[in-house]
Amino acid sequence: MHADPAVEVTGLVKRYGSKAAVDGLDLTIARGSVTAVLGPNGAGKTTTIETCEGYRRPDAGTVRVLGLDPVADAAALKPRIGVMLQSGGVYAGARAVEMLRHTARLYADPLDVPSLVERLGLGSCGRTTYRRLSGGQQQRLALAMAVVGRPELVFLDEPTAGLDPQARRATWDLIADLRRDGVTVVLTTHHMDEAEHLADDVAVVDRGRVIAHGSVDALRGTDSALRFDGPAGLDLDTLRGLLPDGATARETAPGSYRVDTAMDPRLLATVTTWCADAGVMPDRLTVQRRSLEDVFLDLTGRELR
Ligand SMILES: Nc1ncnc2c1ncn2[C@@H]1O[C@H](COP(=O)(O)OP(=O)(O)OP(=O)(O)O)[C@@H](O)[C@H]1O
Repeated sequence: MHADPAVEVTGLVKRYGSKAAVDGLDLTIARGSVTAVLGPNGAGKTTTIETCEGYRRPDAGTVRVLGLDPVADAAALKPRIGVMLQSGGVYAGARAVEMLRHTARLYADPLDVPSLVERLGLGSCGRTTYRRLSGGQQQRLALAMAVVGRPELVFLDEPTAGLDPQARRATWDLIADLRRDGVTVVLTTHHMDEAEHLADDVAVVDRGRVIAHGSVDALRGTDSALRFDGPAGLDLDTLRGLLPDGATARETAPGSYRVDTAMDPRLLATVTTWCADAGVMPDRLTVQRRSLEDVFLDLTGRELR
């Protein structure tokens, strides 16, 4: 494993007019890892990724990708990275597989095009022009173009947005293979399950900054969230008195309750006994380990979407 990071972003600022889309963002990504950049619409994910790709110039801060400046060293960097943009970047009149073959020829040691086409289910669109492909096919082609040159590092902006479950699964498998081959993968997503399934590390971006970064496990912690529904306005103070230090009990919406703690069978019984004493039948009671969704809610007070 390489000691130098694959990506090092320090104090990145990018403004559009008076609005800072990225506002002092710091992010270090280890080589060989899969990192999911997660955040709500407009958080600054795409702007950050496009700056790393050299498509946008920072207004302040520094960006280093494989030790290089993405703008000044673009010629040296481009052959070493793969880029999948959220939209376009492809000549609409070109035939799909021809375009992929052409891209492969630009690299010294490309992947085998027919097997990549097969894996991503693009076999049926060989002679179809890009503009006539479905949205999902265009996306899979863009993914194929990003990886065909065997890059050291790939940036994938929402690689599975709008894909059907089968294509989504094929994309996940391809990303898992890249990771196995030691490729660094940086992807943006709105899907918690995608981040939880694929990523070694998650960087949570909100309002132009990274507000949490770590392994999925570390971010989720060991607490569980116990949820139940009941009558609105229950007095939770007596319940709080029965719970261990550090536990929280909240009414998250009228009639929806949530208890966060390192849950065990005895504590579960404590909660249900408290309900019984209050004459409350808890509805839809569940106990689940905290999800990334919960982590985001706790950090920002807002739902991710
Ligand atoms: N070219 C542009 N001109 C003006 N404003 C822009 C431009 N590109 C992005 N923005 C604004 O910058 C902010 C961050 O956008 P960005 O696309 O980076 O967010 P994002 O986290 O990728 O969002 P999404 O999940 O919706 O793709 C948004 O408020 C967006 O409207």
